[in-house]
Amino acid sequence: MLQLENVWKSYRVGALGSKHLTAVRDVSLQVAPGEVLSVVGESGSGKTTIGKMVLQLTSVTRGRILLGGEDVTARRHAERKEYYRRVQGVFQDPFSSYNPIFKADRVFETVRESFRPGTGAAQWRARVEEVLHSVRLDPASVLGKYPHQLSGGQLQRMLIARALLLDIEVLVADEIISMLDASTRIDVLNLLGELKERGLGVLFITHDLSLANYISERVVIMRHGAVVETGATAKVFTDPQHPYSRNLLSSVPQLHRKWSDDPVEPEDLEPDGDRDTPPPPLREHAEQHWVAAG
Ligand SMILES: Nc1ncnc2c1ncn2[C@@H]1O[C@H](COP(=O)(O)OP(=O)(O)OP(=O)(O)O)[C@@H](O)[C@H]1O
Repeated sequence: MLQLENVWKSYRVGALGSKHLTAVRDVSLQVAPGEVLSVVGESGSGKTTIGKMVLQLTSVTRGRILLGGEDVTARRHAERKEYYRRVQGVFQDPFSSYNPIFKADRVFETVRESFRPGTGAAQWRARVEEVLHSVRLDPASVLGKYPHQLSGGQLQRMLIARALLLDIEVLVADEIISMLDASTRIDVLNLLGELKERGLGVLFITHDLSLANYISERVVIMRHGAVVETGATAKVFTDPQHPYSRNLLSSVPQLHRKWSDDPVEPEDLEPDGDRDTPPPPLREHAEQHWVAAG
């Protein structure tokens, strides 16, 4: 189980870091084994920062992150390696994770060098082929190729395979399908569904509500760095209580709806207030459904 407890993040900004920007405000969430938790919200709401803190790519300003009940908030460098055996991330742009001058399967070799140096070449190759099959890739058609010879969907699935080589417990998936075409998207999404059935916990960061609805049992909706609504996806999406959630949901264009007949009219929302004050507490609206008060 991955847990965030009252996590805050402030970035230093301005000349010489003289000011700060509070990107994440008092966020608590959990990702259980075999569960996809979606974190949704507009651009700048703090979703990626949460993923980065979980992956220890940026520090936590206040609060705690726990994995399996153990506080992992500020791992020292030596301890991080052990952490990355258990938690890995995949990001939006698969191309940026590959060096174009190396064959794409070098991403697997770097895992062996860092985490399994004692594994022999033949044994490693067999393991790589096994995880490639598990992400529905034919090893013969991807191994030995350069990144430009592979599609975005293949590259993204190879990165998921790379994470799986370590038998991880938690995958942070940050907008991993937004750069893929529609048919490849559903393929990668279905793959996440299979992985969760096998016990992987997935923190699924997206601004696409339909993807969140498709893949996750629980959802967290963020605005201005704080959680405004959370709970069972079915409840939050069918009965949104916060004006921001309602706006987000009504802004999803439907196939049968035309702008010319029925344009979406968003509700007026409060402007961004003081980000340094604690956000309103979450109140239970119904079973498995919480909404920020005020
Ligand atoms: N390294 C950084 N230094 C300073 N400010 C940052 C840094 N990274 C992010 N921010 C700011 O923190 C806020 C939250 O950013 P974040 O990337 O977490 O949002 P997001 O919800 O993931 O947005 P998007 O959907 O556009 O990726 C934004 O105002 C952003 O400008």
